[in-house]
Amino acid sequence: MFFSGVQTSRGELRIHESLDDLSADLVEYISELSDASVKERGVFAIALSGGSLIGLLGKLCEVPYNKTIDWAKWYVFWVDERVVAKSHADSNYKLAKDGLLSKVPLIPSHVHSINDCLSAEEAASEYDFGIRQLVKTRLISVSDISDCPKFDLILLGMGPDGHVASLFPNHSALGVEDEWVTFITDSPKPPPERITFTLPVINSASNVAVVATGGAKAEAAHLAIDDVDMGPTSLALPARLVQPTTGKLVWFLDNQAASKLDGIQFSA
Ligand SMILES: O=C1O[C@H](COP(=O)(O)O)[C@@H](O)[C@H](O)[C@H]1O
Repeated sequence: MFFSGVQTSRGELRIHESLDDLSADLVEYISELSDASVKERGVFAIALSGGSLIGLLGKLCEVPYNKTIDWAKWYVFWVDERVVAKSHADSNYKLAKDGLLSKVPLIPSHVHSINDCLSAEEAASEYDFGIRQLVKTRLISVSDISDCPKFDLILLGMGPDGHVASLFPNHSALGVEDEWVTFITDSPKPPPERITFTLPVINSASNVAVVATGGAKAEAAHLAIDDVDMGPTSLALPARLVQPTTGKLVWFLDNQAASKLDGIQFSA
């Protein structure tokens, strides 16, 4: 690891030399949070993103994690989903199922995927309602300062444009505060119709990890993490709006994604 546990005003930075190192650190981090949450609350409510992040979770299916993690206590949700069939190559559910969920002993009823038989609007509303029921029973905790769900861990990827979940630069979905799950029909990245957690939900989590790899994300990482004047708002860079209110934010970057961070220099 190049940089471990560096604290910044934008959270903790963990920068790795290789994807293998990053993946090893990420799965250990998830395993530790799972253990702590199961010990404290009896369950672990984790929300997954899609994209390149999922490929970095493969070690969770291997020794020791396939045996040591208390998989029966996991409750799995999606931070965002594309409005396609669950069998479609673009489905975030399919990606996670093929790469992780089908390879570990999760309880099927604990996997809360988004309904793929509904319109984007209907599916967002149904998912929002389902989460509200689980907050009532405290299977998902509740924020201390609002009525928002407090997921034990939200895992985010970040696009080269700085989008997180399906919250894209300058999109009106960034301003949604009265709903937990919203929808968009004009995603700049295909497919156009998507469902996404809103910023209040992301920022109410106990732990948020943003995972970004590759040089194409270096500028976005710089703008999201460094002390940069973004003008009157940060709506142009959704990742900068990830600011857990009381929770902990950790950035997992490889050296390429971190290559434009202020004050960090790598040898060739
Ligand atoms: O479209 C999406 O993109 C982001 C980032 O994906 P990546 O492949 O660039 O890592 C992802 O986090 C999100 O879940 C997904 O729907």
